[in-house]
Amino acid sequence: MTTLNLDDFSDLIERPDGGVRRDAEERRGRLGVPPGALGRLDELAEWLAAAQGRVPVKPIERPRVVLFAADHGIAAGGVSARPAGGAHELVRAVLDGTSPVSILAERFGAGVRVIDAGLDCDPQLLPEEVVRHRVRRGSGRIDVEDALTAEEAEAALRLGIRIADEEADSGTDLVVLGDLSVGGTTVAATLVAALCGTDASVVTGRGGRPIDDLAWMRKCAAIRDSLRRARPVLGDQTALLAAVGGADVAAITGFLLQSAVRRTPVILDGIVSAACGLVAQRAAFRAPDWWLAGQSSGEPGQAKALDRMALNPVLDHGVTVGEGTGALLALPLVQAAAALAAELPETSSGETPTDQKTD
Ligand SMILES: O=C(O)c1ccc[n+]([C@@H]2O[C@H](COP(=O)([O-])O)[C@@H](O)[C@H]2O)c1
Ligand SMILES: Cc1cc2nc[nH]c2cc1C
Repeated sequence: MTTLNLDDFSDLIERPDGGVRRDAEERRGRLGVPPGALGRLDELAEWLAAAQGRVPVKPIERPRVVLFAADHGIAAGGVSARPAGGAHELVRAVLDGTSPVSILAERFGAGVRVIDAGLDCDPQLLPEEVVRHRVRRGSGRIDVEDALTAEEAEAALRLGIRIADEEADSGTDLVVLGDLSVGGTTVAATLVAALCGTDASVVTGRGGRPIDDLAWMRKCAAIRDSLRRARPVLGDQTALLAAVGGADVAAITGFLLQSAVRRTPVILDGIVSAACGLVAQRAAFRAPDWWLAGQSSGEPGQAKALDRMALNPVLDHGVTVGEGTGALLALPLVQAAAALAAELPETSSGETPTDQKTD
């Protein structure tokens, strides 16, 4: 198999259709509802129309929650409030329908797909369709060793690419992206700091289950040490993902790049998907045009990454549970925006109803 060069994505990813966006804006001007009266819903609808290449925009019919799961070796360094190697329990709760994302996805009519990229558990504990994608069991402690070998990083990128193709081929018209892990926020913060050139303290947050001050200091030190290991490989995204990433983040990066190739719009969740977005943006600067930031989670590294990609979160609700929940919260708003843009009638003359003569 030939080696994967992420820079090739730069030519493969096109811009969403600017002409279509202008047509969508013009159509919006002909609707009876006054300009501005739908607030940011207009932006959402016009972004979606451009991604679809269609005016009027097509209502979202087949949204899908796609979650990548892994355990991170760095969790052994006491940087998470969850036990190292415990991410399979989060996956179990999603599959059992008892986690926030499952409850909301059911309510919103979105399917949920979980992909084990690198959990650290006996594969027998989870269904075959989840574990069959696993690239390796767990990952290295990124403060002292590589997370993955170069071959594993490439395999994880290819996994994400394959899943993006499967979703596009099966007619998914919007992806709600998320991650399930223990230790993932330390890895994501390291990637954000490395790519934004900031210090560990700027990106170190409290993670999933909030950590105490002592654990925060350990996390900050782990990110500082990992950053030293990241710097020499900053110019090579695959090497960077191998050094300080993990199978889930590499798969998400591949997924984001290939979804952009396939013109599938994606709603990003928290710091992990934002960090992967930054890596993908390095390879293909146009890729973020295909994404929407669902929610500001309050993790400092997420804000930094979104700012770099010029993405403005739809919601700001401080939801830090991950597993795609913040992204999923934005789905009804995107659906509302699309439904209004598609179904509100145009006025015949382009006048607003208040301008129309009544006699
Ligand atoms: O969305 C966020 O920004 C966010 C902030 C804190 C934690 N999380 C979730 O929490 C998990 C990892 O937390 P941690 O503290 O073990 O690094 C992983 O499943 C993340 O999706 C997510
Ligand atoms: C307005 C807008 C601009 C964007 N640029 C990238 N993603 C985007 C999403 C929206 C909604």
